[in-house]
Amino acid sequence: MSVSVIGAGAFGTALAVSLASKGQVALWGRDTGWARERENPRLPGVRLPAGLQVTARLEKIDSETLLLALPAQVLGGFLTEHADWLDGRRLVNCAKGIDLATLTGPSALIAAACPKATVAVLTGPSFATDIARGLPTALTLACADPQAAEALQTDLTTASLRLYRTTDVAGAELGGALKNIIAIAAGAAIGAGYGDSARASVVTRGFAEMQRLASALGARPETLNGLSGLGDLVLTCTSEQSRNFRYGLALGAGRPFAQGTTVEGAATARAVSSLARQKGIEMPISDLVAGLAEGRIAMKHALNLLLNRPLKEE
Ligand SMILES: NC(=O)C1=CN([C@@H]2O[C@H](COP(=O)(O)OP(=O)(O)OC[C@H]3O[C@@H](n4cnc5c(N)ncnc54)[C@H](O)[C@@H]3O)[C@@H](O)[C@H]2O)C=CC1
Ligand SMILES: O=C(CO)COP(=O)(O)O
Repeated sequence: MSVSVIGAGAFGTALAVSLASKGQVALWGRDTGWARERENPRLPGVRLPAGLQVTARLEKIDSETLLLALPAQVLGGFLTEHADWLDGRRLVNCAKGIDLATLTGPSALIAAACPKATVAVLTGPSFATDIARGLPTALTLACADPQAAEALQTDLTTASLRLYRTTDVAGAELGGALKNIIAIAAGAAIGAGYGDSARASVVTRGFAEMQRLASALGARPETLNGLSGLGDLVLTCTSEQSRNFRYGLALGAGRPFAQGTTVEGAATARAVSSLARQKGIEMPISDLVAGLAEGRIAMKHALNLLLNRPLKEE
């Protein structure tokens, strides 16, 4: 098998289902008891195709290309444990977040742990269920090495999954990580009953924050305007399929939210708040989301914190 997927959550499983339309694919997960039923409970209603083998044994996987589809905050631990086994391969990060422990993105974590690996990023607007059902989806494949980018683009494109490529790894990865924070804020605005106009302001000013931080971290501006930035921001701030948006809805409405759900934007907001302070960049929406997620700020004070800031040029 030339491609395998590491991480059998909703996204890893969906990518494996899509790739299995082109050939044999292995999917590694730490809990794979569900695979006997050929259906992942995180992707209800999606039958696993025959060409997809699920395994809990990493040593059974020998692919040159691995898609790493683990949540951003657990990736560091996984890399530490398995760096020797991973190193030297083509490693494609599929997580959307910033590591709280190091304040770096997943691709930098991978490069540090696996210096001989070719590191890439697969990101963009895509709900796992849409990909698994074969609905048309466009993503960004980023790799600093243009030849490797082209090879991965070809290998990972399927009949319903169209990949665009870029060499701007930082830009592509930051777009996917930062939009989750803004999706929480957009959800909170709707959950609190502030209305669609307020949401549009949050999305637009949130996009300005994303661009400010991404530029300071070396991203190209045009990358943020593409699928991995604006594209994913639009999707995640407008759909209740998004867990980040739903978490924001619950925060805004003062409702509890299901424990154990992967909500990357909460930890990423905390990481971004620290990063922005280090860089001297204003990121009021991200700071607010960090405060809400940590319980430092109550929702009833959130609006005043944004509206009472000094007036400024757009
Ligand atoms: N679900 C979606 O629609 C999309 C998800 N993503 C990204 O993919 C990443 C993964 O998200 P999902 O698959 O949706 O999450 P998920 O919550 O469905 O699955 C997470 C998986 O990680 C596994 N896991 C947790 N800790 C682990 C550890 N220490 N070692 C090994 N495995 C561990 C869990 O067993 C579970 O299978 C996130 O960064 C997310 O932003 C990206 C695009 C779409
Ligand atoms: O990244 C995603 C869509 O592109 C999935 O969003 P959530 O993690 O908010 O569900």
